[in-house]
Amino acid sequence: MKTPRAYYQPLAIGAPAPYRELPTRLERMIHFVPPHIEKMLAKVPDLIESVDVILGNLEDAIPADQKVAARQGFIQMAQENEFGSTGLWTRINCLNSPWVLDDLLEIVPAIGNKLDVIMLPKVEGPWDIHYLDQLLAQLEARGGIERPILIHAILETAEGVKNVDTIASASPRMHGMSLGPADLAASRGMKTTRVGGGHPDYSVLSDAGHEAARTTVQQDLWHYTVAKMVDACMSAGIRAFYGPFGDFADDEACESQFRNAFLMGCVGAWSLHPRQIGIAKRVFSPDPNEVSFARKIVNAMPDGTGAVMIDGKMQDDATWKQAKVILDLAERVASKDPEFAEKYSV
Ligand SMILES: CC(C)(COP(=O)(O)OP(=O)(O)OC[C@H]1O[C@@H](n2cnc3c(N)ncnc32)[C@H](O)[C@@H]1OP(=O)(O)O)[C@@H](O)C(=O)NCCC(=O)NCCSC(=O)C[C@H](O)C(=O)O
Ligand SMILES: [Mg+2]
Repeated sequence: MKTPRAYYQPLAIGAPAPYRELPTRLERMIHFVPPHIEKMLAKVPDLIESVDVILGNLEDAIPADQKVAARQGFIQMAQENEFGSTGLWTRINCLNSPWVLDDLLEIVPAIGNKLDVIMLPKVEGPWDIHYLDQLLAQLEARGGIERPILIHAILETAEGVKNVDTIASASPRMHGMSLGPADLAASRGMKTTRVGGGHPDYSVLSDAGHEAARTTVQQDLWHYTVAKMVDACMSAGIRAFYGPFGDFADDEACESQFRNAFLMGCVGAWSLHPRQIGIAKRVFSPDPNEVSFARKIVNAMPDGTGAVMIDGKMQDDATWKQAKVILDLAERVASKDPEFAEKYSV
Protein backbone atom coordinates (compact mmCIF):
# COMPACT_ATOMS: atom_id res chain seq x y z
CA MET A 1 0.00 0.00 0.00
CA LYS A 2 1.44 3.41 -0.98
CA THR A 3 1.76 6.28 1.46
CA PRO A 4 -0.80 9.09 0.92
CA ARG A 5 1.81 11.44 -0.58
CA ALA A 6 3.10 8.84 -3.04
CA TYR A 7 -0.36 7.77 -4.22
CA TYR A 8 -0.79 10.68 -6.68
CA GLN A 9 2.81 10.80 -7.96
CA PRO A 10 3.24 9.95 -11.68
CA LEU A 11 4.85 6.50 -12.03
CA ALA A 12 7.28 7.62 -14.75
CA ILE A 13 9.21 10.86 -15.29
CA GLY A 14 7.28 12.83 -17.90
CA ALA A 15 3.97 10.95 -17.49
CA PRO A 16 0.87 13.09 -16.77
CA ALA A 17 -0.14 13.40 -13.11
CA PRO A 18 -3.00 11.08 -12.11
CA TYR A 19 -6.47 12.59 -11.81
CA ARG A 20 -7.50 13.45 -8.25
CA GLU A 21 -11.17 13.44 -9.32
CA LEU A 22 -12.54 11.31 -12.17
CA PRO A 23 -13.75 13.32 -15.20
CA THR A 24 -17.54 13.65 -14.99
CA ARG A 25 -19.01 11.78 -17.94
CA LEU A 26 -22.26 10.15 -18.82
CA GLU A 27 -21.59 6.41 -19.31
CA ARG A 28 -24.98 4.73 -19.52
CA MET A 29 -23.78 2.21 -22.09
CA ILE A 30 -20.36 0.99 -23.19
CA HIS A 31 -21.01 -0.04 -26.78
CA PHE A 32 -18.85 -2.93 -28.04
CA VAL A 33 -17.63 -2.80 -31.64
CA PRO A 34 -15.68 -5.70 -33.18
CA PRO A 35 -13.06 -3.64 -35.06
CA HIS A 36 -11.89 -6.40 -37.41
CA ILE A 37 -15.23 -6.27 -39.26
CA GLU A 38 -15.28 -3.56 -41.94
CA LYS A 39 -19.09 -3.16 -42.02
CA MET A 40 -19.17 -2.56 -38.24
CA LEU A 41 -16.44 0.11 -38.52
CA ALA A 42 -18.56 1.88 -41.12
CA LYS A 43 -21.26 2.31 -38.46
CA VAL A 44 -18.96 4.12 -36.00
CA PRO A 45 -19.78 7.74 -37.09
CA ASP A 46 -23.51 7.10 -36.44
CA LEU A 47 -22.78 5.21 -33.22
CA ILE A 48 -20.76 8.16 -31.86
CA GLU A 49 -23.97 10.21 -32.06
CA SER A 50 -26.11 7.65 -30.25
CA VAL A 51 -23.96 6.12 -27.48
CA ASP A 52 -22.13 7.47 -24.41
CA VAL A 53 -19.04 5.25 -24.78
CA ILE A 54 -17.73 3.40 -27.82
CA LEU A 55 -15.32 0.53 -27.18
CA GLY A 56 -13.12 -1.30 -29.68
CA ASN A 57 -13.02 -4.88 -28.44
CA LEU A 58 -9.75 -6.79 -28.88
CA GLU A 59 -10.31 -9.68 -26.42
CA ASP A 60 -12.90 -12.48 -26.30
CA ALA A 61 -15.22 -12.66 -29.36
CA ILE A 62 -12.30 -11.72 -31.65
CA PRO A 63 -10.94 -14.86 -33.36
CA ALA A 64 -7.23 -15.55 -32.71
CA ASP A 65 -6.36 -15.10 -36.39
CA GLN A 66 -8.08 -11.68 -36.42
CA LYS A 67 -6.39 -10.17 -33.35
CA VAL A 68 -3.94 -8.07 -35.36
CA ALA A 69 -6.68 -6.90 -37.75
CA ALA A 70 -8.86 -5.91 -34.77
CA ARG A 71 -6.03 -3.87 -33.22
CA GLN A 72 -5.32 -2.12 -36.52
CA GLY A 73 -9.05 -1.57 -37.13
CA PHE A 74 -9.39 0.03 -33.69
CA ILE A 75 -6.45 2.38 -34.28
CA GLN A 76 -7.89 3.36 -37.66
CA MET A 77 -11.34 3.91 -36.12
CA ALA A 78 -9.82 6.20 -33.46
CA GLN A 79 -7.75 8.16 -35.98
CA GLU A 80 -10.56 8.68 -38.50
CA ASN A 81 -13.27 9.88 -36.12
CA GLU A 82 -13.83 12.75 -33.70
CA PHE A 83 -15.59 11.55 -30.56
CA GLY A 84 -16.66 14.81 -28.88
CA SER A 85 -18.25 14.02 -25.52
CA THR A 86 -18.54 10.30 -26.38
CA GLY A 87 -15.92 8.22 -24.55
CA LEU A 88 -13.36 6.21 -26.52
CA TRP A 89 -12.35 2.96 -24.83
CA THR A 90 -10.69 -0.30 -25.80
CA ARG A 91 -10.77 -3.74 -24.19
CA ILE A 92 -7.23 -5.14 -24.51
CA ASN A 93 -6.35 -8.83 -24.33
CA CYS A 94 -5.68 -10.30 -20.91
CA LEU A 95 -2.27 -9.96 -19.29
CA ASN A 96 -1.17 -13.57 -19.83
CA SER A 97 -2.10 -13.59 -23.53
CA PRO A 98 0.36 -13.40 -26.46
CA TRP A 99 -1.32 -10.22 -27.79
CA VAL A 100 -1.51 -7.79 -24.87
CA LEU A 101 1.98 -6.32 -25.07
CA ASP A 102 1.56 -5.37 -28.73
CA ASP A 103 -1.95 -4.03 -27.97
CA LEU A 104 -0.38 -1.53 -25.57
CA LEU A 105 2.85 -0.83 -27.46
CA GLU A 106 0.91 -0.01 -30.65
CA ILE A 107 -2.24 1.67 -29.32
CA VAL A 108 -0.81 4.13 -26.77
CA PRO A 109 1.72 5.84 -29.09
CA ALA A 110 -0.74 5.93 -32.01
CA ILE A 111 -3.89 7.24 -30.30
CA GLY A 112 -3.05 7.71 -26.60
CA ASN A 113 -4.18 11.34 -26.67
CA LYS A 114 -7.69 10.30 -27.80
CA LEU A 115 -8.10 7.21 -25.63
CA ASP A 116 -10.06 7.68 -22.40
CA VAL A 117 -10.11 4.23 -20.82
CA ILE A 118 -8.50 0.80 -21.18
CA MET A 119 -10.70 -2.08 -20.04
CA LEU A 120 -8.57 -4.85 -18.53
CA PRO A 121 -10.14 -8.33 -18.53
CA LYS A 122 -9.80 -11.12 -15.97
CA VAL A 123 -8.29 -8.97 -13.21
CA GLU A 124 -7.33 -11.23 -10.29
CA GLY A 125 -5.89 -8.75 -7.80
CA PRO A 126 -4.26 -5.33 -7.34
CA TRP A 127 -0.99 -6.67 -8.81
CA ASP A 128 -2.61 -6.73 -12.29
CA ILE A 129 -3.57 -3.05 -11.96
CA HIS A 130 -0.09 -2.12 -10.65
CA TYR A 131 1.56 -3.76 -13.67
CA LEU A 132 -0.65 -1.96 -16.20
CA ASP A 133 -0.42 1.31 -14.26
CA GLN A 134 3.40 1.29 -14.43
CA LEU A 135 3.54 0.28 -18.10
CA LEU A 136 0.99 2.93 -19.09
CA ALA A 137 2.98 5.62 -17.26
CA GLN A 138 6.13 4.62 -19.19
CA LEU A 139 4.28 4.63 -22.50
CA GLU A 140 2.56 7.93 -21.75
CA ALA A 141 5.93 9.52 -20.90
CA ARG A 142 7.57 8.22 -24.04
CA GLY A 143 4.62 9.19 -26.26
CA GLY A 144 4.07 12.66 -24.77
CA ILE A 145 0.50 11.75 -23.76
CA GLU A 146 -1.12 14.74 -22.09
CA ARG A 147 -3.72 13.19 -19.76
CA PRO A 148 -3.73 9.87 -17.95
CA ILE A 149 -5.42 6.91 -19.63
CA LEU A 150 -7.74 5.33 -17.06
CA ILE A 151 -8.10 1.61 -16.24
CA HIS A 152 -11.44 -0.20 -16.02
CA ALA A 153 -11.26 -3.72 -14.54
CA ILE A 154 -13.57 -6.58 -15.47
CA LEU A 155 -14.65 -8.54 -12.41
CA GLU A 156 -14.87 -12.01 -13.90
CA THR A 157 -12.86 -14.49 -11.84
CA ALA A 158 -13.52 -15.97 -8.42
CA GLU A 159 -10.18 -14.62 -7.22
CA GLY A 160 -11.01 -11.15 -8.58
CA VAL A 161 -14.27 -11.14 -6.61
CA LYS A 162 -12.36 -12.19 -3.48
CA ASN A 163 -9.96 -9.24 -4.00
CA VAL A 164 -12.47 -6.69 -5.27
CA ASP A 165 -11.77 -4.07 -2.57
CA THR A 166 -8.03 -3.96 -3.18
CA ILE A 167 -8.54 -3.90 -6.97
CA ALA A 168 -10.87 -0.89 -6.66
CA SER A 169 -8.33 1.13 -4.67
CA ALA A 170 -5.16 -0.14 -6.41
CA SER A 171 -4.41 3.12 -8.25
CA PRO A 172 -5.75 6.63 -8.90
CA ARG A 173 -5.86 5.46 -12.52
CA MET A 174 -8.87 3.23 -11.69
CA HIS A 175 -12.00 4.39 -13.52
CA GLY A 176 -14.37 1.63 -12.47
CA MET A 177 -15.35 -1.99 -12.82
CA SER A 178 -17.77 -4.14 -14.82
CA LEU A 179 -19.25 -7.48 -13.89
CA GLY A 180 -18.27 -10.13 -16.49
CA PRO A 181 -20.91 -12.80 -15.79
CA ALA A 182 -19.85 -15.27 -18.50
CA ASP A 183 -16.21 -15.70 -17.46
CA LEU A 184 -17.17 -15.44 -13.80
CA ALA A 185 -19.66 -18.29 -14.21
CA ALA A 186 -16.91 -20.48 -15.71
CA SER A 187 -14.34 -19.46 -13.09
CA ARG A 188 -16.78 -20.26 -10.26
CA GLY A 189 -17.81 -23.59 -11.76
CA MET A 190 -21.42 -22.45 -12.13
CA LYS A 191 -23.54 -24.92 -14.16
CA THR A 192 -24.83 -22.46 -16.77
CA THR A 193 -24.19 -21.71 -20.46
CA ARG A 194 -25.31 -18.07 -20.60
CA VAL A 195 -23.91 -14.53 -20.86
CA GLY A 196 -25.60 -12.85 -17.89
CA GLY A 197 -29.21 -12.99 -16.84
CA GLY A 198 -30.93 -15.46 -14.53
CA HIS A 199 -31.64 -19.18 -14.70
CA PRO A 200 -35.08 -20.76 -14.23
CA ASP A 201 -33.66 -23.39 -11.86
CA TYR A 202 -32.11 -20.82 -9.51
CA SER A 203 -35.30 -20.19 -7.60
CA VAL A 204 -37.06 -20.42 -4.26
CA LEU A 205 -39.92 -22.92 -3.80
CA SER A 206 -42.87 -21.94 -1.62
CA ASP A 207 -43.65 -24.19 1.38
CA ALA A 208 -45.75 -27.32 0.85
CA GLY A 209 -49.32 -27.29 2.10
CA HIS A 210 -49.88 -23.54 2.23
CA GLU A 211 -51.27 -23.07 -1.31
CA ALA A 212 -53.17 -25.29 -3.72
CA ALA A 213 -50.14 -25.37 -6.02
CA ARG A 214 -46.59 -24.63 -4.87
CA THR A 215 -44.96 -21.69 -6.69
CA THR A 216 -41.35 -20.95 -7.51
CA VAL A 217 -39.83 -17.51 -7.86
CA GLN A 218 -36.66 -17.08 -9.88
CA GLN A 219 -33.80 -15.42 -8.00
CA ASP A 220 -31.03 -13.12 -9.24
CA LEU A 221 -27.78 -15.08 -9.70
CA TRP A 222 -25.76 -11.84 -9.73
CA HIS A 223 -27.16 -10.03 -6.71
CA TYR A 224 -24.28 -10.87 -4.35
CA THR A 225 -21.54 -9.97 -6.84
CA VAL A 226 -23.14 -6.73 -7.99
CA ALA A 227 -23.65 -5.62 -4.38
CA LYS A 228 -20.04 -6.49 -3.48
CA MET A 229 -18.74 -4.67 -6.57
CA VAL A 230 -20.85 -1.55 -5.96
CA ASP A 231 -19.64 -1.26 -2.34
CA ALA A 232 -16.00 -1.72 -3.40
CA CYS A 233 -16.31 0.85 -6.19
CA MET A 234 -18.31 3.51 -4.37
CA SER A 235 -16.09 3.37 -1.30
CA ALA A 236 -13.05 3.86 -3.57
CA GLY A 237 -14.71 6.73 -5.49
CA ILE A 238 -14.93 4.82 -8.79
CA ARG A 239 -17.87 3.57 -10.92
CA ALA A 240 -19.64 0.22 -11.08
CA PHE A 241 -21.20 -1.26 -14.25
CA TYR A 242 -23.21 -4.35 -15.08
CA GLY A 243 -21.54 -6.05 -18.10
CA PRO A 244 -23.03 -7.96 -21.04
CA PHE A 245 -26.43 -9.55 -21.63
CA GLY A 246 -26.09 -12.18 -24.34
CA ASP A 247 -29.69 -13.07 -25.25
CA PHE A 248 -30.33 -10.43 -27.93
CA ALA A 249 -33.83 -11.88 -28.53
CA ASP A 250 -35.02 -11.17 -24.97
CA ASP A 251 -35.13 -7.39 -24.58
CA GLU A 252 -37.40 -7.66 -21.53
CA ALA A 253 -34.90 -9.81 -19.62
CA CYS A 254 -32.05 -7.51 -20.67
CA GLU A 255 -33.98 -4.50 -19.39
CA SER A 256 -34.77 -6.26 -16.11
CA GLN A 257 -31.10 -7.20 -15.53
CA PHE A 258 -29.95 -3.67 -16.37
CA ARG A 259 -32.63 -2.14 -14.11
CA ASN A 260 -31.64 -4.25 -11.10
CA ALA A 261 -28.05 -3.08 -11.59
CA PHE A 262 -29.15 0.57 -11.93
CA LEU A 263 -31.21 0.41 -8.73
CA MET A 264 -28.30 -1.25 -6.89
CA GLY A 265 -25.92 1.63 -7.80
CA CYS A 266 -24.42 0.78 -11.21
CA VAL A 267 -24.10 3.70 -13.64
CA GLY A 268 -24.23 1.73 -16.91
CA ALA A 269 -23.96 -1.60 -18.73
CA TRP A 270 -22.48 -2.96 -21.96
CA SER A 271 -24.40 -2.92 -25.25
CA LEU A 272 -23.28 -5.68 -27.61
CA HIS A 273 -25.90 -5.10 -30.31
CA PRO A 274 -27.54 -1.86 -31.50
CA ARG A 275 -30.89 -2.98 -30.03
CA GLN A 276 -29.41 -2.83 -26.50
CA ILE A 277 -28.40 0.85 -26.82
CA GLY A 278 -31.97 2.14 -26.37
CA ILE A 279 -32.56 -0.25 -23.47
CA ALA A 280 -29.49 1.04 -21.61
CA LYS A 281 -30.40 4.65 -22.35
CA ARG A 282 -33.90 4.13 -20.96
CA VAL A 283 -32.79 2.23 -17.85
CA PHE A 284 -29.72 4.26 -16.83
CA SER A 285 -31.45 7.64 -17.19
CA PRO A 286 -33.57 8.29 -14.10
CA ASP A 287 -37.35 7.99 -14.39
CA PRO A 288 -38.93 11.46 -14.88
CA ASN A 289 -41.39 10.75 -12.02
CA GLU A 290 -38.48 9.99 -9.67
CA VAL A 291 -36.77 13.19 -10.83
CA SER A 292 -39.82 15.32 -10.06
CA PHE A 293 -40.25 13.65 -6.64
CA ALA A 294 -36.53 14.19 -5.90
CA ARG A 295 -36.98 17.85 -6.82
CA LYS A 296 -39.87 18.12 -4.34
CA ILE A 297 -37.63 16.72 -1.56
CA VAL A 298 -34.77 19.14 -2.29
CA ASN A 299 -37.16 22.10 -2.58
CA ALA A 300 -38.81 21.20 0.74
CA MET A 301 -35.44 20.91 2.54
CA PRO A 302 -33.17 23.56 0.96
CA ASP A 303 -30.26 22.99 3.38
CA GLY A 304 -30.65 19.20 3.40
CA THR A 305 -31.55 18.88 7.09
CA GLY A 306 -34.68 18.24 9.15
CA ALA A 307 -37.74 16.07 8.53
CA VAL A 308 -40.78 16.83 6.32
CA MET A 309 -43.76 14.88 4.98
CA ILE A 310 -44.26 14.71 1.20
CA ASP A 311 -47.17 12.73 -0.30
CA GLY A 312 -47.54 10.89 3.02
CA LYS A 313 -43.87 9.83 3.18
CA MET A 314 -41.28 11.01 5.68
CA GLN A 315 -38.21 12.71 4.20
CA ASP A 316 -35.02 13.62 6.05
CA ASP A 317 -31.30 14.21 5.50
CA ALA A 318 -30.83 10.68 4.11
CA THR A 319 -33.62 10.86 1.52
CA TRP A 320 -32.31 14.35 0.61
CA LYS A 321 -28.98 12.67 -0.28
CA GLN A 322 -30.77 10.03 -2.36
CA ALA A 323 -32.67 12.81 -4.12
CA LYS A 324 -29.35 14.55 -4.88
CA VAL A 325 -27.99 11.36 -6.51
CA ILE A 326 -31.02 11.31 -8.83
CA LEU A 327 -30.98 15.05 -9.58
CA ASP A 328 -27.23 15.14 -10.30
CA LEU A 329 -27.62 12.23 -12.72
CA ALA A 330 -30.66 13.85 -14.35
CA GLU A 331 -28.62 17.01 -14.89
CA ARG A 332 -25.81 15.05 -16.59
CA VAL A 333 -28.30 13.17 -18.76
CA ALA A 334 -30.16 16.36 -19.70
CA SER A 335 -26.95 18.13 -20.68
CA LYS A 336 -26.20 15.39 -23.24
CA ASP A 337 -29.65 14.25 -24.27
CA PRO A 338 -32.31 16.82 -25.34
CA GLU A 339 -35.01 14.11 -25.27
CA PHE A 340 -34.46 13.65 -21.52
CA ALA A 341 -33.95 17.38 -20.89
CA GLU A 342 -37.55 17.84 -22.03
CA LYS A 343 -38.83 14.95 -19.90
CA TYR A 344 -37.09 16.38 -16.82
CA SER A 345 -38.27 19.95 -17.66
CA VAL A 346 -34.76 21.45 -17.47
C1 LIG B 1 -22.85 -10.99 -32.24
C2 LIG B 1 -22.71 -10.18 -33.50
C3 LIG B 1 -21.58 -10.77 -34.35
C4 LIG B 1 -24.02 -10.26 -34.28
O1 LIG B 1 -23.89 -9.47 -35.45
P1 LIG B 1 -24.85 -9.75 -36.71
O2 LIG B 1 -24.84 -11.20 -37.03
O3 LIG B 1 -24.47 -8.80 -37.80
O4 LIG B 1 -26.28 -9.39 -36.07
P2 LIG B 1 -27.54 -8.74 -36.72
O5 LIG B 1 -27.77 -9.23 -38.11
O6 LIG B 1 -28.67 -8.90 -35.76
O7 LIG B 1 -27.18 -7.20 -36.77
C5 LIG B 1 -28.09 -6.24 -37.23
C6 LIG B 1 -27.32 -5.01 -37.71
O8 LIG B 1 -26.62 -4.44 -36.62
C7 LIG B 1 -25.22 -4.41 -36.86
N1 LIG B 1 -24.53 -4.74 -35.60
C8 LIG B 1 -24.60 -5.86 -34.88
N2 LIG B 1 -23.86 -5.77 -33.78
C9 LIG B 1 -23.29 -4.55 -33.81
C10 LIG B 1 -22.41 -3.86 -32.94
N3 LIG B 1 -21.95 -4.44 -31.80
N4 LIG B 1 -22.06 -2.59 -33.24
C11 LIG B 1 -22.51 -2.02 -34.37
N5 LIG B 1 -23.35 -2.60 -35.25
C12 LIG B 1 -23.72 -3.86 -34.97
C13 LIG B 1 -24.99 -5.48 -37.92
O9 LIG B 1 -23.82 -5.18 -38.64
C14 LIG B 1 -26.25 -5.37 -38.73
O10 LIG B 1 -26.13 -4.26 -39.61
P3 LIG B 1 -26.72 -4.32 -41.10
O11 LIG B 1 -25.99 -5.47 -41.77
O12 LIG B 1 -26.38 -2.98 -41.69
O13 LIG B 1 -28.20 -4.56 -40.95
C15 LIG B 1 -22.44 -8.68 -33.19
O14 LIG B 1 -23.58 -8.14 -32.60
C16 LIG B 1 -21.23 -8.48 -32.32
O15 LIG B 1 -20.11 -8.77 -32.69
N6 LIG B 1 -21.47 -7.93 -31.11
C17 LIG B 1 -20.42 -7.72 -30.14
C18 LIG B 1 -20.10 -9.07 -29.45
C19 LIG B 1 -19.02 -8.89 -28.40
O16 LIG B 1 -18.31 -7.91 -28.36
N7 LIG B 1 -18.89 -9.86 -27.51
C20 LIG B 1 -17.91 -9.79 -26.46
C21 LIG B 1 -18.43 -9.03 -25.26
S1 LIG B 1 -19.27 -10.06 -24.10
C22 LIG B 1 -17.99 -10.83 -23.28
O17 LIG B 1 -16.87 -10.75 -23.67
C23 LIG B 1 -18.29 -11.64 -22.05
C24 LIG B 1 -17.72 -10.97 -20.81
O18 LIG B 1 -16.37 -10.70 -20.90
C25 LIG B 1 -17.98 -11.90 -19.67
O19 LIG B 1 -17.08 -12.67 -19.31
O20 LIG B 1 -19.13 -11.88 -19.19
MG1 LIG C 1 -15.09 -12.15 -20.13
